[in-house]
Amino acid sequence: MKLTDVELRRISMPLVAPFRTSFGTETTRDILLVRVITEEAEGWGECVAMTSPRYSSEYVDAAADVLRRFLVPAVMAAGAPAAHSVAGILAPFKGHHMAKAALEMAVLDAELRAEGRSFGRELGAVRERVPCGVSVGIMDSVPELLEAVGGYLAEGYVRIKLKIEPGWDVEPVRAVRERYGDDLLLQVDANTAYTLGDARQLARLDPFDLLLIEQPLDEEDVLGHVELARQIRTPICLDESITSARDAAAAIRLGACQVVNIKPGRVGGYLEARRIHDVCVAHGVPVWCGGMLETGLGRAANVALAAMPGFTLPGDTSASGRYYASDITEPFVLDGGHLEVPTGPGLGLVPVPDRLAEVTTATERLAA
Ligand SMILES: O=C(O)CCC(=O)N[C@@H](C(=O)O)c1ccccc1
Repeated sequence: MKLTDVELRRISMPLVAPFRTSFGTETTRDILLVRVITEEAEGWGECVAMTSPRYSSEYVDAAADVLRRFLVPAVMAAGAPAAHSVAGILAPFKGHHMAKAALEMAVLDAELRAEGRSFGRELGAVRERVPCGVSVGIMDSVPELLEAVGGYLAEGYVRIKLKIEPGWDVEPVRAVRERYGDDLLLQVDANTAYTLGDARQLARLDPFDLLLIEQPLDEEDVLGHVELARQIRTPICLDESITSARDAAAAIRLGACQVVNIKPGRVGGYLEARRIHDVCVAHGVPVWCGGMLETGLGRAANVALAAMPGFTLPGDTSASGRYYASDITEPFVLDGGHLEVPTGPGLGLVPVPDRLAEVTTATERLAA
C-alpha cells in the first residue's frame, strides 16, 4: 500500500497516581504517536520512549527527531513498503528501536486494516483473552504498599509485580507474602538497580517463592547475570538486556536468564517480538508481555501479543484505568482478571477523536 502521509503526534497523559521505579518517578506520560495514511487505510503506532533516557538510551524527543529526519523519509522513499519489509528498510539506521517499532506498528496496523486481519491473527494468537498482572511502584511505606496491592487484588489482577531497589526489597516482599499468602503469583523488578556484589542480599529473596526477579543487574552485564544465577534460586528474567532475538538466544544459551520479558518497543517492533517469542519457545523459556504505560493503542497490540502460545506468564497488560483516568481509546477493562484480545482489523480500535484532541500537545505532517 502506498504511503501518502505520516503524522507525528505528541500527547500528554496524566497518570492517576505517580509511578516510581528505581530510575525515577512518572506523573505524566509525554507520548509520541505515529499515524500513517495510505491509499487503502490508516494505521497507528505508539512510541514507548520515556521523557528522559533512564530506562534505555531512547527518549521521546530523540524518537521524534530520528523519525522526522531519517526513519519516515526512508520508509516513504520505498513507496509502498509491506510491513514485514520496514525493519529491513530501517536497518541502516542504528538503534532507536522504540522509534522504529512505532513506525512499523503503524504500517502494520494500516496493512492489516486494509486486509481485514487482526493483530492477533497476524501474530498467531491462540487465546481470546489473556490473564493480567499489574506492576506496583516503589512506595513511601510498607502499609501504603500493602493497601495498593490489596486494591489491585480486589480488582482481580492475577499476578503482582513489585518494583524493588536497594533498601526496598526483602521487607516489602516479605510483607506482601505474609499478608496475601503463598499462593499469590508474585515477582519483582529491579530495573538494573543492583550489582553482582548484592548477590547475598538478592539471595534473601529466595525463601519467598517469587516467580522471577526481573533485570537485577545492568542491561549490559549479561555475564553478571550468569554468575548471579549461580548464587540465587529465584529465576532471573531479563528485560532491558534483550533487544533482539539474537540477544535472547545468547542470553538463554549462556544461562543468563530463565524467563524473558518481551516489550515490542524495546526490541524494534511486534515482528521482532514474535521472533523472540519463537526463540524462547524453542528453548523452553517462558515469556510474558512487559508494559511501558501504553495507551489503548499499544495496549491493544500488547494484549494480542500476550495471546501467543509461549506467553505462559501473566504480563504487565493492565487495564487502562491502572494508569489513565481517561484513555485515548475505548478503555481496556479487567474482566475476571483478564483482558479480551481485540478481534477487529489491525489493532481493532482507534483513538476517540475528542479525547485525542484533548490530550494532543503537537502534531506535524511528514507528507511524501
Ligand atoms: O504496566 C505497565 O505498562 C508498566 C509496567 C512496568 O513496570 N514497566 C516498567 C518496567 O521496567 O518494566 C517501566 C515503567 C516505566 C518506564 C519504563 C519501564
